[in-house]
Amino acid sequence: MKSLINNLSPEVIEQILETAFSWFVVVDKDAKIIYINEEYCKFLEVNREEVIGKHVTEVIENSEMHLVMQHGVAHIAAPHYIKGNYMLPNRIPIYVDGEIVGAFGSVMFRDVNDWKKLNSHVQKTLEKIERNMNTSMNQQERFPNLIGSSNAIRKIKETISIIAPTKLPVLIEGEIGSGKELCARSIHRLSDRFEKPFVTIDCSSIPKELLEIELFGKWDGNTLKKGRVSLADGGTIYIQEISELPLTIQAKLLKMIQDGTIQPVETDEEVPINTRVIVSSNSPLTELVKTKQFREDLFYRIQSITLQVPPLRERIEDLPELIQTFINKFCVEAGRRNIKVHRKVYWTLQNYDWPGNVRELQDIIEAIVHLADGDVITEDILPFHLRRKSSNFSRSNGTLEEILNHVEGQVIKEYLLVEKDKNKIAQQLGISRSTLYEKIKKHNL
Ligand SMILES: Nc1ncnc2c1ncn2[C@@H]1O[C@H](COP(=O)(O)OP(=O)(O)OP(=O)(O)O)[C@@H](O)[C@H]1O
Repeated sequence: MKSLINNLSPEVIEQILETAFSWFVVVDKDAKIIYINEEYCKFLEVNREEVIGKHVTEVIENSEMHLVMQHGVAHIAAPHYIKGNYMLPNRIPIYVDGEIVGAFGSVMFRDVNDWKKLNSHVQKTLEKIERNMNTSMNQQERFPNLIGSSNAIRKIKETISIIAPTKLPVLIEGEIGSGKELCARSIHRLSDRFEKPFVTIDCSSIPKELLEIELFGKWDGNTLKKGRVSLADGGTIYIQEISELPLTIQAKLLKMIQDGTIQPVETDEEVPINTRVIVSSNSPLTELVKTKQFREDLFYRIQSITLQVPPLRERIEDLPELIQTFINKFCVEAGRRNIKVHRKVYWTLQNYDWPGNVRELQDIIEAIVHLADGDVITEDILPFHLRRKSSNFSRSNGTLEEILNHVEGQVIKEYLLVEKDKNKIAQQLGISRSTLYEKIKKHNL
């Protein structure tokens, strides 16, 4: 077979030898230098023409190239003390027809700092890989702040784990206080951008005429006043209430996502940017697209990954875990002993419809942790509107049998929320375990 080296012209070969390794030297069978690259000569402070033909040990302090040929054994990453420092060369014997005809040496790490840099780079890369790929990490470890084990929250956590390492834009929809920002922060934390800034902007709280400058910056005389997108360069920008973004600015955002450039106000110059975009909306964007209040092209660009964060009332099974987490947190903050929650309080909280979602729950728990004077939180310290709303078990219409059936389902559901042990529940309700199972099945619980 024709040797592949014939595919390379002498110019190409020379360029490779000059640049492929940091430093490079070739010796013949007598350990005389036949090739050395310019960079190596610069380090050695020698003239290339003058060293060709010299014994390698005369030119390179502490060189062991001649030993490689004597023993026919390669030296891989063997520390070499030279000019007051350690470099890390490879020395490889060259065989032709089974005979050693010379050797070449290449230096990948020129001094200890080079190794250290690479070492810390390798460590960081490994950390990142572990962060993103470590499947042994369970959901609780990956999402220490995003509480909930309902199917909906599990699915969201799964999706976040998959999409976090990408640069794809993400749309997060959900009611106020449902946890959209928390999801956005989790995406950032689990991405390889985690060490870079996570910057937020709430389009509903900034006057429309200032939004463009806030987002993309502005040339002011000779200086560029950076916008939040630039402050998040390398990281993530979280744009809340995207529906409030005027159509003209939506066009600029689309350009940024598509082309990776932004155009600050008062200039035609386009600035490259590497910021991941996550947007949120409290109401479905599809409706706004239909009424032309939201650009269709931007919508299609951001909706390919959409996280739907369900309202708390639709994942009420997460309530006990959330309540316990908030109680622990606020008891620590208030410097008081952990307190328990009376069963009736659970019932009341479970029957409330939570228009303010997890934020409302969190605020209520914070208040009651401060208000409770005993070791148990009882119903009387709950806000009045909550007690009133939740006290209505019955339906306004239906037969007595239907109403009783409904109440039966509610009662069992509430017991199941706070007690895992079915024997205990059956005991407390004064029914057999099998009857309890029948009723659980009947009410689809
Ligand atoms: N699943 C959750 N686990 C723990 N805390 C949560 C959860 N969801 C929301 N919270 C807490 O509730 C509060 C509101 O959450 P967040 O700001 O993420 O909601 P949001 O949907 O972005 O709200 P808004 O639409 O009002 O901006 C925060 O303090 C957050 O920490």
